[in-house]
Parts: sequence; C-alpha cells; structure tokens
Amino acid sequence: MTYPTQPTASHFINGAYVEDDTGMPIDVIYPATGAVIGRVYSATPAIIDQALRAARNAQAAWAAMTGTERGRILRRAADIMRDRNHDLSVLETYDTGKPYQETSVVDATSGADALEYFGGMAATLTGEHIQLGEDWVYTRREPLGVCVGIGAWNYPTQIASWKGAPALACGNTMVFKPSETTPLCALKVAEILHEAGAPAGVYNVIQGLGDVGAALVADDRVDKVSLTGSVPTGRKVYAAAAAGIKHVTMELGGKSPMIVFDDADVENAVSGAILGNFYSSGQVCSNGTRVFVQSGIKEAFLTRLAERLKGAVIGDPQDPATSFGPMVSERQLGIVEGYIANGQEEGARLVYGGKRLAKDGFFIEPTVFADVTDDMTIAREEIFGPVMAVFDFDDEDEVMARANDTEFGLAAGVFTRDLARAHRVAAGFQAGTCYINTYNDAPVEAPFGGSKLSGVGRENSKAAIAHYSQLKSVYVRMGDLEAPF
Ligand SMILES: NC(=O)C1=CN([C@@H]2O[C@H](COP(=O)(O)OP(=O)(O)OC[C@H]3O[C@@H](n4cnc5c(N)ncnc54)[C@H](O)[C@@H]3O)[C@@H](O)[C@H]2O)C=CC1
Repeated sequence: MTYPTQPTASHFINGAYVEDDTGMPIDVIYPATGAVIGRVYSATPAIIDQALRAARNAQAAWAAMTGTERGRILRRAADIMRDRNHDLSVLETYDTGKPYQETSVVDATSGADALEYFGGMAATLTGEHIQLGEDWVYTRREPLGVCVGIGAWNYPTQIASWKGAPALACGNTMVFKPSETTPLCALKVAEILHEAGAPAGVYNVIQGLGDVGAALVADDRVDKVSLTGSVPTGRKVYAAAAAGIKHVTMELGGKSPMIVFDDADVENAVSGAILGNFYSSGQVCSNGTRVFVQSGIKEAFLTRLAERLKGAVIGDPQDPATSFGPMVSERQLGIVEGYIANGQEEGARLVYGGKRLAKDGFFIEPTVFADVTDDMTIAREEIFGPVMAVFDFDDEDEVMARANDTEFGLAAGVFTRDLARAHRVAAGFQAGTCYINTYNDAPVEAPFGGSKLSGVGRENSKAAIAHYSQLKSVYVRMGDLEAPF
C-alpha cells in the first residue's frame, strides 16, 4: 500500500486486519490519475465464513450489553472519526476521487454524525406496556442478529457508517462489503469502531465483487441485508434475501425531478441545481437530474447557470481549492460519455460542457442539456454523472404529472416563493425525500430513502431503528386460565 493512511490488509474480521492473498486481486485506482495506489484481495469462501462466524459469535454478548454501554462505544467512535477527519478525508479522496473540499466536510463528518446520533439513541430503545384489563402485554425491542451491509462507491465512509451505526445500536453485529471500486474507507470505520471499544466480531469488513455480496446475502447465518446500489442489483439482492425471508433495506437509484417556478429566486435555484447535479461529479443517488424550469425564468436560469459553472475548479482533488473532481472509474466515465453522445443524437441542445478533459484521470466537464423532452434516454435513465437535463414547462399540473412519470422515486425538489404551492408540490411528489428551496441535504436526524423502484426502508433518523430491530410481544395472564376441556 502506497499511502500512509491506507489500511494494512484487505479485510477486518473479529477485531483485526486479515489478509488472504489467494483471493482475486482488486486494484485500487486513484481516479484523478488512473494510477494503481493499492491492492486488496477478494474474500475467499474461507474469509466469508470467518467473517460471518465472527459476527454470529459476537452478537449475543453485544446485544446483552446495555444500550448505554453500546451507545458509549458508538459515540467514542464518532469522536475518533472527527479527530481524524483530515486523514480520513484524504483517504476518501484517494478512494473515490471526490474533491477534498467535499470529503473534508461531508464523508467522515456524516459518518460521525450517524455514530453519534445512534449512539445517543441506543439507551432509549424500549418496548411498551399494553394493559388489557388485569392482563397485560409488554413488548421487547430485540435485535435481528447478523446484518450484512453492501455499499456503492460514491460515499464509502458514509454508507459504512449509516448502516453500521443503527445496526450496532440495536444490538446487531455486521459484516460490511464495500464496493469493489472503493474498498479502503470502510476498513477505517471498522478500525475506529474497535479502537472505540467494540468487541471483536461486532463490525467486520470483507472485500469482493457481486459474487461475495451474493454469498453473504444467501447465507443462513444472515438475518438482514441493507444494500446501497443500483436497481438491477437491488432486484437480485431483494430476491435472494426473500428466499430466506430476510429483512431488507434497499437504497437504490433515482432520476429525481427538481422544479423551478417563475417566482423562484434565480440564484438559489441555480445553487440547488448545481448541488443537485454536480456535487461528487454527479455521482449522488438523490440528484435532481431532471430540472423543470418554467418558461418565464428559463433564459435567466440558463444564463446564470452557465456563468456559475465557469467558476467550477476542476483538477487535483487533493487540492482544497478544487471543487469538481473526476468520475470514480474509467468505466463510469465511459457510461457518462455514452449518455452525452446519446443526448446529442436524440436532439437535446448541449448548452454547457460535454467533453472529457485532456488530462490523466477520469475527468469530464459538468454538462448541461436544454430543450430535453420527456421521452429522451437522458430524461429516463439514471446516468450517475455530471449531466443535467433542463426541461421547459408552463403550469403546475402539467409539471407534476411529468415529474412523477418515472419508475424511480428517491428524491424531488421545488424552488418557489409561494409557500402554499411549495407544500402542495411536496405533497404531490412520488418520492421518499423532498426539498423546498434547497437540494440534497441529508442530516442524520431526517429519514432518507426512496419509494417506487428507488427502494424500501429508510436510513437515518428514528425510522431506521424499525429496520434494524424486531418486536417481541409477551402476553402476561394475571389470573387463572380457563380452557374448553
Ligand atoms: N439510494 C441511495 O441511498 C444510493 C443509491 N446509490 C445507487 O448505487 C448505484 C451506483 O453504485 P454501484 O456501486 O455502481 O452499484 P451496484 O449496484 O453495481 O453495486 C452495489 C454493490 O452491490 C454489490 N453487488 C453487485 N451484485 C451483487 C449481487 N448479485 N449480490 C450482492 N451484492 C452485489 C456490488 O459489489 C457493490 O458493492 C446507482 O444506481 C446509485 O443510484 C448510490 C448511493 C446512494
């Protein structure tokens, strides 16, 4: 491993780094240069077994600790994560190519928020008392057992923490498999949790591609699977989990609408469109990639957007001045280039960007298409890159029907100064996470997740507890028990 902050081995199992170089090698590529900066090895069946055994063996004792004790460990981990924010952010930037300007304020920060929030909540998890005349029922909130987390490559530290924190708070243990494209940062989450006092086996990380994920999902020792990934992968994982009647959380893709009404503040709407399309070079699941702009504000919006985009600083993502980095991989870059070519072929008007940069690494310009129509491929499919599609519209009913005319339902946003309309539009959106005069905020206190094909379950907030625990009802009879014979 080249960089000092990198983990020392491929897997973290039972409280320690573990290497098994008989697994398939996975090169770690720095997206800003294309250079190989490290190598991990895919988990062999023996490693998968070791991780699941460790998680299974550790679970009962972890669940037997009080919520206060478990929570203290999570909150300590949050503190360590914040103390090491710089190093973790540098590593996240190597892993993903996202600019340090972003990683230093979003990734480990958001991971620490989740650890702190669910750490604080661990001691408050209780059942309830239900009086039935003399008799009564009480409920116990119990863990599910062993949870598997499977991550996408856009937010490695955040995803590992958003899944791990509520799982552990509820008394589950976890085996987490990061995306093969970004294998490094989840190992740091495991390392920090154990340094903070998590007993061996409570949080394990193993590497691998889809086959390793599939082996974890199919294993009888696993009680719950939480996936962040694409819809096609979600379908496979959901189906495999169904075979074992396992609990699932699915955080999948999107093609979210953002509606800008004539009366919106242009500057704020442009900010929303930039945050909702170009942050993390557009590799954000909840991005508002279908921007519907009412005719009266269209020219002002496009002019200001083009001016603001000229201010993007594209380059070395480790330089704190850089505000726009490369795509995560050559493959993802190729996918984005394909969609841009497709947009031009289908008649959308390219108003900004569109070209790969003539430099090492996987850089492509922030790209804007105008005059996009609802049937174009770039209007229907998730691109997962910095490609904004701008549509025209005239009235509210029309735009609501068009905004909801998608198989996805992850997020949606509206920009307007008319408060009644803002809330009416938010209520009408078929999406799990909606924004009024802002876009892409994801605080740990608020539920996050999708409807329709974008997923099931919610991450973050009190709502996540329901997805990482189960209720047991205990009926208590106070008197004699009668029976028919
Ligand atoms: N809703 C949300 O919270 C988020 C959703 N995403 C979505 O993730 C996608 C991009 O991430 P990718 O890594 O390309 O997604 P992907 O679906 O290709 O892979 C996701 C993960 O699933 C694993 N996997 C693949 N096949 C599997 C199988 N058969 N069984 C078990 N695991 C398997 C992969 O190794 C990876 O770790 C986009 O569609 C994006 O919208 C990304 C971030 C957040």
